[in-house]
Amino acid sequence: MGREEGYIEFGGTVESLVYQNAESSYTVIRLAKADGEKVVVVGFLPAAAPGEELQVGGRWMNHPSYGEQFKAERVNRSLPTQAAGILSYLSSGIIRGVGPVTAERIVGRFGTDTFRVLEERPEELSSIRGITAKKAGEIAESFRYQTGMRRLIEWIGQSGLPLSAAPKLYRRYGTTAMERLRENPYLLTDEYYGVTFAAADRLALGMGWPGDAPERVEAAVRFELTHNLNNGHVFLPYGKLAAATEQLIGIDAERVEEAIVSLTEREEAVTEEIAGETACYLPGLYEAETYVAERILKMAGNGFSASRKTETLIASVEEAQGIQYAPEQRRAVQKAMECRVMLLTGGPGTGKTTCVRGIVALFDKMGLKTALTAPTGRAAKRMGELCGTEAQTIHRLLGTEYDSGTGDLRFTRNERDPLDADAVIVDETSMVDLLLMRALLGAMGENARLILVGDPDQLPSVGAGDLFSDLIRSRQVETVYLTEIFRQARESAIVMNAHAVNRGEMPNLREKSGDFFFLSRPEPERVVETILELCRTRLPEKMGIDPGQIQVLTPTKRHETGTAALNRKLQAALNPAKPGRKEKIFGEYLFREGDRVMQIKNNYDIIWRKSDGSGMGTGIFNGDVGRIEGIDPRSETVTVLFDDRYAEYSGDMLGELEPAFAITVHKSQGSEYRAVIFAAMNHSPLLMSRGVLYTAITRARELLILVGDERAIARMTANNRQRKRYSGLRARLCMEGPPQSGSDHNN
Ligand SMILES: Nc1ncnc2c1ncn2[C@@H]1O[C@H](COP(=O)(O)OP(=O)(O)OP(=O)(O)O)[C@@H](O)[C@H]1O
Repeated sequence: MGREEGYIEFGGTVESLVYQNAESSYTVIRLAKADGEKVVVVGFLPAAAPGEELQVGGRWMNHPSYGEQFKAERVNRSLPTQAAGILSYLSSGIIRGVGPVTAERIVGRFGTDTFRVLEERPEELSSIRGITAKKAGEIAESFRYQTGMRRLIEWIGQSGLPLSAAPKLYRRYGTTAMERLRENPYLLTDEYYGVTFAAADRLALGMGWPGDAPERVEAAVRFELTHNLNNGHVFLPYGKLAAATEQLIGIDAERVEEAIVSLTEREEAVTEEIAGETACYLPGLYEAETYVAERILKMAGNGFSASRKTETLIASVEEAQGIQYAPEQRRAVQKAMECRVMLLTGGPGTGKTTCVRGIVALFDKMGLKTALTAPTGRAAKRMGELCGTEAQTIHRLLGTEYDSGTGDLRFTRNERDPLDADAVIVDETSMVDLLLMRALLGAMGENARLILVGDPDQLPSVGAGDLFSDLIRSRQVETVYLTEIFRQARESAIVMNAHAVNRGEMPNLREKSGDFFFLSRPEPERVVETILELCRTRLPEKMGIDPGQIQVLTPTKRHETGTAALNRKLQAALNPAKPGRKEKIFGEYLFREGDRVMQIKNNYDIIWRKSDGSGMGTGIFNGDVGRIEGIDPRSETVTVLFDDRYAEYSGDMLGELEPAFAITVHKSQGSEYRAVIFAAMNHSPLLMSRGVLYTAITRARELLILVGDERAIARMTANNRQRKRYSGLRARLCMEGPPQSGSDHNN
């Protein structure tokens, strides 16, 4: 690792602990340097305690409120060697069961030999007044734990790896962590540790591991498989996986083949002929795909017979709703009574929600307990409001908890403890990925019904698979397509233009009234200028739309009209720097109080509190948008208000937040906004797709403004090509009996 400008090292003794975040181990300490100078050091220092001797390497930073602080990038830690230091270390409370009085007795008896006694001859502790044999054992155990953790951190720091990996390794492997890493440093390539493949590989090669070590090749194969989940693939064809691995670590095909074979033999990968490919899966995804296929087929083949009461029931629900169903809606409601699993699809304004309301009422009359759910918080909230009953996110419905041993997320509702629901209705199903559907089906009782509602023309889920489309295209599940656009909806140009785009026709860009506008700005600088003006003055002043209700969307992160550039400009325009408005720099972003921000990954254990003090809970999810309410420079925490929930981010968690004045269309999936402004400019062909334009348009509730180049809109409308996702679900649903070699072709 290079030692860039400003990097220095020095040593000292920990004088006191100013702050420590229990979860992330982000720590602020006061350090007494050898020359007597006292300095403030910040960094990852799990279980730091007074008396400890540190050798730190890093840089001086100037903190806006606290002045100079030393940010430690590397830390060498050693236990104190002098009796006074040992006493202050033990008195700090770091060892469970040892307070200042006991510490004094122990150090009084064993002096500089104390640590050796704690580690090697803990039974001698019981000769001290107040320490029973049992307590001596506990003290030794706690000491061993602390020492192990410290050694691990030291080793991680010396290896140039991020120190934040240490608590995670310790959580998973305890005192054996270092041993395990020495045996196989490629353990670190597990995504959980946040260590890049390249860093782990560098470490291993530096330790003398040969380039063709099976552990290395296997880790590279696993990395490629995992990495490709992020592109939505459920499996990778053998040829592609082998080629990618060969390229990643510069190794020949034979070694890669051996690695795939041994991973398969050890059941750490699954290889199977499906959808015309030799498909390589990670075991979890293989299990999910086969489970979903099996469960869905079983449900699809196990409906209920039509009842004579159906007509009367539907009529009573129509009366209660005060409408008359269109024929296809009637069919949907009827099929919901007869099928164990059903798909309900349609574009905007085709009456999906109206049907769902009817189905809920009907199930109610039939005495069925129904759970309404959606993949995002926003979608669930909207579903609940429109249906007049409680709806929750799938994650909340299934209950999440961390396995403290493995650090993995678990759902508390599963086969052993299924949901107490006779029917589950999912909205925005196009956003549900394969693993989430696996979890949901696993938590549904044998006899429960499932209704999946959505618009398959929206962009597919972020996670792996093309679940909703695969289910529809398999034709193995009863599907009701709603196509009629209702009168009220027909009055909306947003709805009509969305349907036009979906058919591959240009939206009407000439209309100068209504809820859909096009402002022609062929140059990017003018696009930006216009967007700023719309957000700052035109929409708030002329249409009474608060900037907080406007969402700027763009297909891309980069370029002049991408999220990065737009966010900087929108921040300066809508939430400029002001005395008293605190700021914090993190990576490439400057966060400021009042900023609109988005959570960019699922965080299941971040704690939130209701703003009215009525309760608390955990979990802020990918795509949730909030506002920075406070920045505390002392603790380096940032408080964000998400709707009515406050969540606090410690310094190291800020990587989970991004500015959100402007967001990509992909990130906007499942959300709706009062007003949407879409920057329509030419970008890379992958982003210029009909799905992106269609999704952007359908995010707007009252007002949509396209700002940009008409040619870009034409290009997007015409481009119906979708990126292929490797998934075997459709093939599995279509075949009978166990998979056979080359049995089916997807697409
Ligand atoms: N059978 C019906 N008769 C009259 N109006 C209807 C009927 N069904 C739906 N509508 C009306 O059509 C409009 C669109 O319906 P709804 O909100 O159910 O559609 P949707 O498919 O859920 O739309 P979106 O996806 O845009 O939310 C609503 O104003 C609704 O009241």
